[in-house]
Amino acid sequence: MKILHVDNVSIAYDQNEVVTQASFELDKGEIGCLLGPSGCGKTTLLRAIAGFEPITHGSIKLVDTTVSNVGYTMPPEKRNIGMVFQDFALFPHLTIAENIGFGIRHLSKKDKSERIKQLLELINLQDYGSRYPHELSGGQQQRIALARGLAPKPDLLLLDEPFSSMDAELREELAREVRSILKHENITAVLVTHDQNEAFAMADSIGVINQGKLLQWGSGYELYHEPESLFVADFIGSGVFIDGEVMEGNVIKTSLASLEGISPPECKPGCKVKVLVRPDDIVHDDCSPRKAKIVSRVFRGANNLFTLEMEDGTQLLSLVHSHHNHEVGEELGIIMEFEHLVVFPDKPQ
Ligand SMILES: Nc1ncnc2c1ncn2[C@@H]1O[C@H](COP(=O)(O)OP(=O)(O)OP(=O)(O)O)[C@@H](O)[C@H]1O
Repeated sequence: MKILHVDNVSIAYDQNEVVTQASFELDKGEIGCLLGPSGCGKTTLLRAIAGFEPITHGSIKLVDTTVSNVGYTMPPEKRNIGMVFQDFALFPHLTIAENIGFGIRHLSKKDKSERIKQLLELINLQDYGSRYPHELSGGQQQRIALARGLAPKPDLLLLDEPFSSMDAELREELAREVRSILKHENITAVLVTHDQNEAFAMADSIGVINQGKLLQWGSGYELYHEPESLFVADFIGSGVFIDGEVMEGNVIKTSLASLEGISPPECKPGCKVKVLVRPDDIVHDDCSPRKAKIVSRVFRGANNLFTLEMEDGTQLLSLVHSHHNHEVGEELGIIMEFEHLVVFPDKPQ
């Protein structure tokens, strides 16, 4: 069952269009994410879904009701939507239990306290109901904000950069935890973030936005392995582009090798193309006759990310298990393992 339909939505501030014809849908219980660089329009789209911004094109439907179209914006309080913000926005003078119960004041005392107890257990803070927000850590406060958003059982939960004030490690841990809480409650949610690790840790589907355009909507795997544009290929994960030329028979000639793969339909033999090379396409193998010089190394715990230089000056990245302790300046044996090629025409998109 579809819960959210965002259909060709455009949004403008004073004639200045900041979101252009964005479309995506979410099923019941699906977690979607709007991911993109600062200023790309993701918060504006989230605010339009919440009902804080009117739209200038298209429509937004929540369950079976059109909540926004051109000339009509159902007010936020009429939409059954919960929100969690980056600054938590907990009420400092209310206890944790009172904060969680704020949106369900209409329930009977018994139902309300049962729901609060259930949510405190769900976020694993069962003993904190009588405390005040300032007595809790940032991560605990954010879990309370989540419980408050979930309390009225909204059709849709919107999360705007909910972990941005936390350090990277806690952010990913909390993202995983919040995902399992949302899945437990079977809540449909939209997360806004500029952090792809957070998006990968939490979302089922991710939409990459740049300059107001939703360029691609798909799973983390699809965005990483099957990017449809240079921007998405560059923005998601790391990698380099190498120059290539399309040959007959699905072959692309590059300075590294002649590679087999499908080129975009508009790229006929003779066309210049860019081929994406991910760090996991370049595999370390001491026995390989192909060598590359290590020009830099970033230690990443389980792996090292090496920047390698080939004889002709082409630079590549390679992710190598960190027990292979090679130093900058050494020659590293490599083999190329492309599962499938990602190729773009060599022209600005
Ligand atoms: N109230 C407003 N009035 C006019 N322009 C605005 C307003 N809010 C945002 N903008 C502009 O709209 C564009 C999109 O902003 P938005 O906040 O949606 O981006 P964002 O992707 O969420 O960025 P960030 O990650 O930095 O929050 C930006 O160019 C911004 O300057």
